[in-house]
Amino acid sequence: MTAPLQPKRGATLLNDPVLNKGTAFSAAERDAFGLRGLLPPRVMTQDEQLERILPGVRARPTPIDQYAYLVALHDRNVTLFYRLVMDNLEEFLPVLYTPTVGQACEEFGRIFRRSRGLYVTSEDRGRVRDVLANWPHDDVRMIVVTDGERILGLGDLGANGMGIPIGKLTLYTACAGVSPHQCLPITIDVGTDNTALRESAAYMGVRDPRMRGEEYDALLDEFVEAVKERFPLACLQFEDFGNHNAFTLLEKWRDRTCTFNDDIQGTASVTLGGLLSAAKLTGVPLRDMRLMFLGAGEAGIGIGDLVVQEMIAEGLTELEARQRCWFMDSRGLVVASRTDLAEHKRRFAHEYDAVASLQEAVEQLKPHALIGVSGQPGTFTPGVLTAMAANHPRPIIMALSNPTSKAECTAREAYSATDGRAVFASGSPFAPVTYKERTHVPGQGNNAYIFPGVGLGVIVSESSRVTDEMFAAAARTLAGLVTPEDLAMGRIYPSLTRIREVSRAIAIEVAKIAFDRGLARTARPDDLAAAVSAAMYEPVYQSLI
Ligand SMILES: O=C([O-])CC(=O)C(=O)O
Ligand SMILES: [Mg+2]
Repeated sequence: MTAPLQPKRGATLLNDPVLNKGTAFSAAERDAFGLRGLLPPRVMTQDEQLERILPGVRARPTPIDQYAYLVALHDRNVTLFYRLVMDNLEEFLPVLYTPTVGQACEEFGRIFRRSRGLYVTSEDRGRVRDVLANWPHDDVRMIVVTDGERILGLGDLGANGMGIPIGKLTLYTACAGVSPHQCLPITIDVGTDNTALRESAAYMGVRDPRMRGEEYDALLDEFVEAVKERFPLACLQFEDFGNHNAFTLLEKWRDRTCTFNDDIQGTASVTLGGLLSAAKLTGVPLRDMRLMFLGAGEAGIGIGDLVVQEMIAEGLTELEARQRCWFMDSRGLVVASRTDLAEHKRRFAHEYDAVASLQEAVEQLKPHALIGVSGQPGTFTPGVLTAMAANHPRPIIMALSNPTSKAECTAREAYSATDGRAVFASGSPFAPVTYKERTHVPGQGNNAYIFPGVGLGVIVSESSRVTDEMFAAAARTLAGLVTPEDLAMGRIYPSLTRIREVSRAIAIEVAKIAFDRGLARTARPDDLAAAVSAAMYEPVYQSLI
């Protein structure tokens, strides 16, 4: 037997959140590593630790207090943190992710204790690779990066946006089993145009207005190149960038490195998955649906593009498919005669008269599905919802803006304005609604069903690219896992309790595509499903001796 490769001892070992087991260090480990006396005497199992801790978390008075408690647990014992979260996903996803993560970003300065992730700033031009060199782990496989300009539907939160990459990567581990040490959250802090935040005492970011234009582009180029060099196998996920930069960066890099934009492509995939399973409820296949989007930004256009691809796969021409997708933005219906349209909207601008209000547009165009990606709460008014219900027996209503406070309507509003006929889903969770003695369970149409599995598939295959074909496959896989029982409750997504199974199934399909298309940088395993399972992290303590 060789001696254990475990150099840390005593208090240093207890202070390492990855190695620390707290009271679960065995008697032998306590002897071997100088822990005797440094811990309460009783050796506890992980289950006993959970039993001790859970009531404490649940007793926190508000979700944001629970968030802070869980962050503190993560800071001292990563394994126990993931055990607790993974065993209670439905309960803690809304705390670590939307909606509470939005509040955590807004209050980042108050909650902050121990720093996590990397900050690259406008001051780092010319030395980004030195910043990346400081990261202590070399085998990074999943990076989530934000510049904080459009955090959920909350707008510009500058460096406080770091809560989002941290939250997303927590889901990579909890939902798909990507190892925590392979995950790296990054914030590119180029200042913020949120002046109130910038001038507040608690703000920890760069106190300048946002850097834009050529300087910004040069910093981002340097950043992506430095990532490729330092972490050659990593997948780079762009998250919560402003519209212009999100589209530009995706176009620039999608064919040159392993990257995707979650707000464009992940949201597209989860929405397509929802529409495919909604088709089973309404009896109208996707190719026959007319879709109305409120909001023509990253999410809206991303969904439109993926839906068009899928409609083509179902037999339509590209022109026919585009004609089925209609967009409203803040200035009205997106039509060809408008001269104010950003590039990404033009491919969906149809020959049609100007229409100013959503309700009028719904009355005239009679969409089967109404998709809210506007960040504007309350915009699915009772009038809009009633108009949807007048045209179709089962109108599809998706209020996808996050967090909950930005949803275009609530679940109850959707069910009550449509006499319980709506097929409703939302980006952030809503509790079941009982309307006229029937309980409806809303589905959560959140990209959390997609990105963890896609990332795992990319990691296992060491894919060099993330492709739209992968997101289409992820959507079909997701829809395929929705059960008749889910549909009977009105839910067009599988239960969140099955998210590991969902992520695993998506990972297998994504990896298959990587191998089939020659994108993989590793040998194809004989049993791909087994390889994916074997790659999934389990939060169990490893014996140190
Ligand atoms: O984070 C979420 O819940 C979904 C998402 O990407 C966004 O809203 O920007
Ligand atoms: Mg996002």
